[in-house]
Amino acid sequence: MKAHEVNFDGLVGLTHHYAGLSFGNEASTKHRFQISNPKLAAKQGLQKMKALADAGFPQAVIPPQERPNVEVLRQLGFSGSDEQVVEKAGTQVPHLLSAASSASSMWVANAATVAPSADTLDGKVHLTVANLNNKFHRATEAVTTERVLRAIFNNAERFSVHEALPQVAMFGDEGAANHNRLGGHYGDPATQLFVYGRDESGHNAPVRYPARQTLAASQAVARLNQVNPGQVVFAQQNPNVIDQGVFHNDVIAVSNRQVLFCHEQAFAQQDKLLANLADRVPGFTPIQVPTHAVSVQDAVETYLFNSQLLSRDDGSMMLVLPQESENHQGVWRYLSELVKADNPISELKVFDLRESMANGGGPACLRLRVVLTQAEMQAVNPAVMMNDTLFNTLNNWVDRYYRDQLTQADLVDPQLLREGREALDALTTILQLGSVYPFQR
Ligand SMILES: N=C(N)NCCC[C@H](NC(=O)CCC(=O)O)C(=O)O
Repeated sequence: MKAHEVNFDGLVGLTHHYAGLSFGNEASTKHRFQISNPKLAAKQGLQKMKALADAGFPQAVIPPQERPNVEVLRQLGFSGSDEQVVEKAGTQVPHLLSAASSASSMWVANAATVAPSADTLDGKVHLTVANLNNKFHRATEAVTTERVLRAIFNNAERFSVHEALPQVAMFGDEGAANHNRLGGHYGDPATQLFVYGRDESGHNAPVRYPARQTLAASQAVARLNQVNPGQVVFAQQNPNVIDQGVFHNDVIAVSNRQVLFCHEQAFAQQDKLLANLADRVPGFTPIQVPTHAVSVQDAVETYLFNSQLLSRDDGSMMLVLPQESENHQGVWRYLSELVKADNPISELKVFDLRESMANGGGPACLRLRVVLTQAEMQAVNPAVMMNDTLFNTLNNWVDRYYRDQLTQADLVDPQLLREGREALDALTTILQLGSVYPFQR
């Protein structure tokens, strides 16, 4: 069956700020307490969506979550009116208000793991929400993520949305950021490669930074998504690169159709994995970047692999990169040679995503890939599909509600809470989502 890849991008929320919440994500640590610009962040994301939609790549949008998350602050013992809860948390334990205010749901590559209908036993598209339990500020996303995905994929005949795995370390799950799909045309059955950082034995785990994804979680997601067991491969990420700041597999590898573009140090037992994939994937084309051309450190700093690899109808591919990759001489030299060499990647497209990048989120983090047949595409809530009208509406919405400067100290302002709710209320009307946010229920 013919199918297309639709990229669903996360829209940056009104409380986007830099709080150093993600130990193991070096950009997050480095930019802690710097001044952010939520308005610019949202516009940078919208620019990417619009440019890719204009270039003919189907594009949709996923809304931000309600922040600050008053419910979770109440769960932690702060009481009173919503404004008082925020004020008490902000003055007594500012880092908890930061965590409850993080706009981290923008990185929707971590929202869920998706299995296209061509790969599933019941012929439906499956989405399992990620529990993100390695980081407190991210673990609180799952409940609303599920509501939002149900409002977007709101047709039970075509789509099956699963709640997140149990919220314990044993089932740490970070969604599509640790998942690749390799095969021929999008509508053909393909091999799903689940990448984990640690297994139950703890053997060969990273020592400096946490491994967020477990093998047990990946196995559970494959089961929930009803992926044909013959099409599943589990592989361990190289623990040494996790210790160098590669906190998700999509910081060191990206796949599209038959191509796997990755660093030569991306996986544990990489040769064995590539041989296995070569047996399974017709025309398998690994492109491994050697350390002498690009070090792991340069890959982490420039997010060269956190790129989107997008297919054109003629089979050629475009690599969508962050500005940081172009600014780095060695990385750009490598990429300039890559597009001239004999492989499907024929064009580089660069975006300024600096506001998201400073928290460790590149082009690939900002999008969730969903392969859909024509009939499935028609079953998606049409109001989230990007086009000129939606782009203009969302830009005006951002202009109206977003601030152009935010620090941790600003989070305690009760006006921010009110602005956020007013804005999200308007957004649910624009995107026809119904009541997905706690303040609407
Ligand atoms: N690679 C992918 N797919 N996603 C990137 C997620 C970045 C996110 N950063 C943060 O959550 C930083 C928030 C802060 O420090 O304020 C994270 O570490 O989970």
